[in-house]
Amino acid sequence: MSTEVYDCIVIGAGIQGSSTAYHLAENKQKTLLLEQFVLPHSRGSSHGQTRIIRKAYEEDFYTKMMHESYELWAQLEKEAGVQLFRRTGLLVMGPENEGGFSNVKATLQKNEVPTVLLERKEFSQHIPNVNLTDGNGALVDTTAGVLYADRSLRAIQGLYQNNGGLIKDAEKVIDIKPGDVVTVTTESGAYRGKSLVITAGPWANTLLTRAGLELPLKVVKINVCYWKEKIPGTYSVSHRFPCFVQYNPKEAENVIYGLPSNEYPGLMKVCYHTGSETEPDERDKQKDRGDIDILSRYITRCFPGLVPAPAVVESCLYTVTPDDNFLLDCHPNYSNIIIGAGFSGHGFKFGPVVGKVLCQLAMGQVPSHDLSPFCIKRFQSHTKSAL
Ligand SMILES: Cc1cc2nc3c(=O)[nH]c(=O)nc-3n(C[C@H](O)[C@H](O)[C@H](O)COP(=O)(O)OP(=O)(O)OC[C@H]3O[C@@H](n4cnc5c(N)ncnc54)[C@H](O)[C@@H]3O)c2cc1C
Ligand SMILES: O=C(O)[C@@H]1CCCCN1
Repeated sequence: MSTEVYDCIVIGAGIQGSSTAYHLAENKQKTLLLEQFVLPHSRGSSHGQTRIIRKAYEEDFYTKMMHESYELWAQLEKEAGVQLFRRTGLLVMGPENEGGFSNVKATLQKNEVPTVLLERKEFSQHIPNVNLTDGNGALVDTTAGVLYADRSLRAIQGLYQNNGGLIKDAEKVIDIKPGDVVTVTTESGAYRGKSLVITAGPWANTLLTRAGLELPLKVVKINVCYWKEKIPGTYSVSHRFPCFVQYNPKEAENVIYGLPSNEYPGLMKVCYHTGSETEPDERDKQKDRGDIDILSRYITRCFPGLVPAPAVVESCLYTVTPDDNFLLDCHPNYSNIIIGAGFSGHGFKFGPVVGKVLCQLAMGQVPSHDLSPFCIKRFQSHTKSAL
């Protein structure tokens, strides 16, 4: 084992670990970022071309965090000199006076987010080729858009390295020994750090059991479906078609969402926000396509300009908590072990701000956002701690 002691070791080079490492290096912390696979890879949650960024949330605390996240994304774009964000707006649809739609509307108004409310009679003039369901309301969060995911990850890792940060990929962590100085063992070496951040995505529990903790996290596989436009360009980013979220679709219990055709011209991404449980190392053994049936029926009814059978299906994993809120906290027994997990299929847009607060926790500082919605103890009855 090297005698070197890092200020911080970060496990997992997805968006959350890479952003945390970036903030640590910016704060002059000697940092080591360990990744089990050769980078870049497509096995976790952060790969792929695009993600939605939005302020439209049901909960106030997310909308508030997004104010800062937008600023940090803009700063990253400037520093890296590449486009990471494209503004498109986000169309939100759902039953007018209930549930998700009315909660989002209230949060946007309360937080003075620039929003356009669409009346039914003017809907098709603003959003052609979409059938608004009877009884549904519609609004547009005009701040929203698309993040270029793979490109963002590469940019953040590059900036981290430019700030003196070290990445070691193809180094799977197999053991963690807590202490004032934490020892992390990989398949090819051992490293020591004054603090440790665990941002292991779908593998969080596999690793946390090494630090005596098991959290109520469920890993699900999402079929990332792209649907062909009958007339190319109908729903394209260049025709100013927005991203969308549909609450309470008739076909399903959970949200359906989509992004305008962009990364694969002529293909629009539309996905279901629920998948079937899987082992992260056996993702493609999970072949459930129930979500695709739901999407086909929804598309037939509401997006008549798409062919209702997916042209391309990619895969991605969610790591879901019981309440769909993130876990951002210190280990209950070791204050120098920090955990960022359970991003529940909506964490990418928060990457820079999650990285900032995890960095603050690792440096023993008071985090600049209220992290009480994200604490471990809300799951006390489900949490197994062996230490
Ligand atoms: C289909 C899909 C659509 C989504 N859409 C959106 C969206 O529109 N907007 C949005 O904001 N978010 C979205 N998300 C969610 C977002 O992408 C995730 O919340 C985010 O990528 C989680 O990042 P992470 O760093 O926690 O996990 P990961 O990206 O999985 O990173 C964890 C890393 O840890 C590594 N690791 C694990 N164990 C070890 C070990 N033992 N040793 C070393 N390394 C290890 C893994 O290999 C991996 O690289 C979506 C996710 C999916 C799957
Ligand atoms: O985070 C997002 O914005 C997307 C769309 C909504 C469901 C979760 N994933």
